[in-house]
Amino acid sequence: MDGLFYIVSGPSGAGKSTLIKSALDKIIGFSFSVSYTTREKRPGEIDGKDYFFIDKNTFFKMKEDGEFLEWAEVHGNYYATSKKFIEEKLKESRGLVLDVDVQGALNIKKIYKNAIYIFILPPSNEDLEKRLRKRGTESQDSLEIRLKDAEWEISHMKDFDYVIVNQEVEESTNQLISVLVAEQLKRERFDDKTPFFFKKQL
Ligand SMILES: Nc1nc2c(ncn2[C@@H]2O[C@H](COP(=O)(O)OP(=O)(O)O)[C@@H](O)[C@H]2O)c(=O)[nH]1
Ligand SMILES: Nc1ncnc2c1ncn2[C@@H]1O[C@H](COP(=O)(O)OP(=O)(O)O)[C@@H](O)[C@H]1O
Repeated sequence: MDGLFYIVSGPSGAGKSTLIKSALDKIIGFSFSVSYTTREKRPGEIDGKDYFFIDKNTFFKMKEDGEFLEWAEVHGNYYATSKKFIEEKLKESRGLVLDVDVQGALNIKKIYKNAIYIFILPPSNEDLEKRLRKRGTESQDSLEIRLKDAEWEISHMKDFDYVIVNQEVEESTNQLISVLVAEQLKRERFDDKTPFFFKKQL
């Protein structure tokens, strides 16, 4: 049986990468879906682990060749999810977690109706701005684009199955783990792994 597909979305700076990394470090059997992007690599990021960093020509060639499940221009850079990567990973893991912008999540929802959609919400606009500034990865322009995009993104929170308000990293990580694991248990309750006596009672 293929693994479950979890789509984690929300505004830039809400804490998606932080919470996904921290949750996946603590549980086994889940993998991270590595996207393709044309944006510059940030210090500390690893090609093939955080993203596959490619140039625009390669991106558009792959797009023309139909290699992407979805793609989007987000805050001025291009991002895409590879069909092949997703299909292979879903076969080999219990769960695959994708970090995607809100338009991407809504597009994926049209295709993967059984995926689990999780929205990461910052506690307030002020916190969002503070976190983006503190991360120190954005110019003033790119920070303003992200804050402006956040309004539209938050207006789509209702389209998600779960909303995690990222007040405090440890608590939000635990909430994310709870969602990942609870959905897994729900899915696996009639699996061959379920002990026989238990299945009989059900
Ligand atoms: N549509 C789409 N968005 C993606 C994909 N991968 C990452 N993103 C989103 O692109 C946005 C920008 O990501 P990033 O450059 O890492 O910047 P950050 O959001 O400021 O950390 C985020 O909202 C990501 O969720 C993808 O494969 N497809
Ligand atoms: N709960 C939190 N409290 C304070 N800072 C946070 C919290 N979660 C994340 N951060 C910080 O906010 C910044 C944005 O988080 P990040 O995970 O990069 O967001 P996203 O992936 O959604 O763009 C990072 O510098 C991160 O360390």
